[in-house]
Amino acid sequence: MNAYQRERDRAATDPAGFWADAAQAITWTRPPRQVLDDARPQFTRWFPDAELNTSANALDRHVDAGRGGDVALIYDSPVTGTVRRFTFAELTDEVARAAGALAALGVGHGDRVIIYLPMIPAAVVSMLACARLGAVHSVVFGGFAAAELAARMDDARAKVVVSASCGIEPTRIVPYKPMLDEAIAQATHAPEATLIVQRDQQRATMVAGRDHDWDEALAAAAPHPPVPVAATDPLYILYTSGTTGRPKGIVRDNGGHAVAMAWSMRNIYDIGPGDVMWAASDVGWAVGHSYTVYAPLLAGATTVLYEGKPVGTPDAGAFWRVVSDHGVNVLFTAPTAIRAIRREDPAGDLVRRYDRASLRALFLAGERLDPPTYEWAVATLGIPVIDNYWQTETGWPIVANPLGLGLLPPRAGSPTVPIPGYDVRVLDPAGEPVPAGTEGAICLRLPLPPGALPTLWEDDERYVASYLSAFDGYYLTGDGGYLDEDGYVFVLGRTDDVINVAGHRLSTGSMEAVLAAHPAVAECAVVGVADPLKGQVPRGFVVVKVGAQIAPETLAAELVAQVRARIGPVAAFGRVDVVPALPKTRSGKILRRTMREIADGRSPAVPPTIEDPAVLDVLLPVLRPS
Ligand SMILES: CCC(=O)SCCNC(=O)CCNC(=O)[C@H](O)C(C)(C)COP(=O)(O)OP(=O)(O)OC[C@H]1O[C@@H](n2cnc3c(N)ncnc32)[C@H](O)[C@@H]1OP(=O)(O)O
Repeated sequence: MNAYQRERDRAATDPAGFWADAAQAITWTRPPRQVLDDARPQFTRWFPDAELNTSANALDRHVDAGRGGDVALIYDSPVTGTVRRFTFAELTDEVARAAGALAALGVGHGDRVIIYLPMIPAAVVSMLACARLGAVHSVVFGGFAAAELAARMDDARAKVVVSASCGIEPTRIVPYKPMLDEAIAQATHAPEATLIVQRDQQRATMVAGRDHDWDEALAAAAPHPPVPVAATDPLYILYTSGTTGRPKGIVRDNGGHAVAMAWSMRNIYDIGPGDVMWAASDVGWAVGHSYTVYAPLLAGATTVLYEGKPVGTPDAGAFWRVVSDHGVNVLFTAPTAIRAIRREDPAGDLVRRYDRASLRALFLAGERLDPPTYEWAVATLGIPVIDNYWQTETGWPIVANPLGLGLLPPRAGSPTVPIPGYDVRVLDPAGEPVPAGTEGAICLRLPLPPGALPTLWEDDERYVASYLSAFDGYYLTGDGGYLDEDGYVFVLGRTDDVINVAGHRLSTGSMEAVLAAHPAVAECAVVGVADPLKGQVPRGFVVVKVGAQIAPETLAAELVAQVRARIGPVAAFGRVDVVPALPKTRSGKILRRTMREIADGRSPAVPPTIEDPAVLDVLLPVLRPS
C-alpha cells in the first residue's frame, strides 16, 4: 500500500482522527476537542469548539518561531517595473496596521469588507487584515464591471470597500475608482467608507468623508492584534457564477480552511517552510485565495504575487523569467495561460532562455487540461505537469496527483485520483453509482472535508437547492465524468449552463439577462463554444421583436458593448448573431446543448421533443460556418 492509499483509507475510515492529526499543523487559541459536528448532516461543521486567528497562523506564528527575516511575499510587477520583497516581520507589521486602519473605520468581527483591487500587495494585505480582525472579506475580480460589483456589495452588505485608483493591463490603464463610484451609486447597501490605494499611473478623485487614502490611513493606524475567532466563523465570501445571473456567495470558514490549506501544501503541492510557491492566478479567484495568499503563508513558504500576464508583459518568456528570478519551486496556473505561451513560443525557445532548475512541478487547474497543452508542457519543461480538479466551492483539490505523498502514474486525460477526505462517486440520474467507465454526474459523498463550503452566504436554502438536493447524501459538482477501474477520475465538463472562459467561471444566464433587456430583443440564448485559446467563449443568438427597426450589425455591436459594460471584459463576449428563431422543445426550453454541440462541430443530440426541426436547419450555417 502506498502513502496515498494509506492516507485515503484513513481519511475514509477515521475522518475525526485523520483531521485531528492534520489540525496539529495549526496554532489554535483554543484547540479543538471535537473534530466534526455532524448533527445536521447537510451542514457539517469542522472543529466546532475551537478558536484561532488565520492571519496569526499565516504571519505572526512564523515571526514568533524566529523566521521574521524570511521572505513571505514577493511582488513582481512587469507592468510597473517593480519587484518588492516583504519578510514575514514586514508583512505582519503591514497587515497589523491595515487591520488598525480598517478598525478605525468601524470594521470588526463579522463585518464584511469588499476588496476590489489589482494584483498589488494591498490585495494580500487587506485580505489578511480582515482575517486579523475576524472580519469577512469578499474579493471581487477587477475584470468585473460596476453592476457585478454592486450586486456583491448588496449581497454581502459590505461595510467598507478597499480598492485602488487603477489597474494596469498590458495595453491600457483600467480606472477602478470610477467603477467603484458607479457601483456604490447603484448599490442598495452602499458601504460606509472606502480605503483607496492611489497609484501614480492614474490617481483617483476622492469623495470627502467617504474615501480614505490607504497609505495615510495605514501610517496613522495603531497596529491591531489578531482577534481569536470560532473555527466555524466565516473567513471570506467568494462569489461564483451559478446557472442563474445571481452569483453564489461561497462561504469559507476559518478553522477547516486553515487545516485543509496546510494539509494540501504538504501532501499535494509538496511545499514547506523556505519553499517558493507561485500561483499565477488573480486573487479574485479561488486559486488566488487558496494558493497565492493563504496556503503558502500558512505553510511558512514564500508566495509570489505577479501583476502581469503570461504573454505581452513583455513576452511569452515572462513566467520562466519569474521562476528564474525568484527560485520558484512550484508554479500553479490555468491551462489557458500555457496555451497562450505555447502559441507564441511553440518551440520553447523562451523557456530555455531561463534557469528553471528550482522548478519541481507545474500544477494546472481551473478548466479542462487539453492533451496537446499537457504534452507540450511535459516535453518543454521536463518536470511533472499535474492537473488538479476542484472548484471555488471546495477551495482545494478534489482530485489530483499528490506530489507530496508520492506521484502516482499519470493517465492521459485524468487529473488522477480523489484526494483523501473526498469520496468521489459517479451517479446515474436515479442516484445510483454507475460501473467503472460509465459516464454520469460527478458527486461527493457527504460530509465534505474541512475547507469546503459549509453553506452559501446567508442562504442555506439555496445551498441545499444548488448542491445537495439532486441526490440525497451527496454534493453535486455540476460536472460530468467517469471513474476508471482503478479509481482514476475523468472530468468531461459541466452538465449545466455554466461556462469556463480562460479559467473564469461565468454564467450564460447573466449574459442572457443583458441581451434580453435590449428593447429590440424578443428572445435570446448564450452558449459556450470551444475556443483554441480560452477553452470556451460565449456566443449570443438573438431573435428581434416584430417591427424592431435596427440593423443586425448595429444590434450586435450594442449587445456586445452592453455585456462588457454590465458584466465586464472578463466575459470575453464578442459575437452575437441575429437569427430568425431559436430551437426549442415543445415545452419552450431552448436547446442550448444542441446549439453548442453543432457550434463545436460535434454530432448534436437532438431531442425527440424538438418543436420545429427546421429551425436547426436554418441555424446550421450560422452555428457552424463552413
Ligand atoms: C479550481 C478553482 C478555480 O477554477 S479558481 C479559477 C482559476 N482561474 C484562473 O486562475 C484564471 C486563469 N486565467 C487567467 O489568469 C487569465 O485569463 C490569463 C491566462 C492570465 C489571460 O489574461 P488576459 O489576457 O487578461 O485575458 P482574460 O480573458 O483573463 O481577460 C479578458 C479581459 O478582461 C481584462 N482583465 C483581465 N484581468 C483584469 C483585471 N484584473 N482588471 C481589469 N480588467 C481585467 C483583460 O484586459 C481583457 O480585456 P480585453 O477584452 O482584452 O479588453
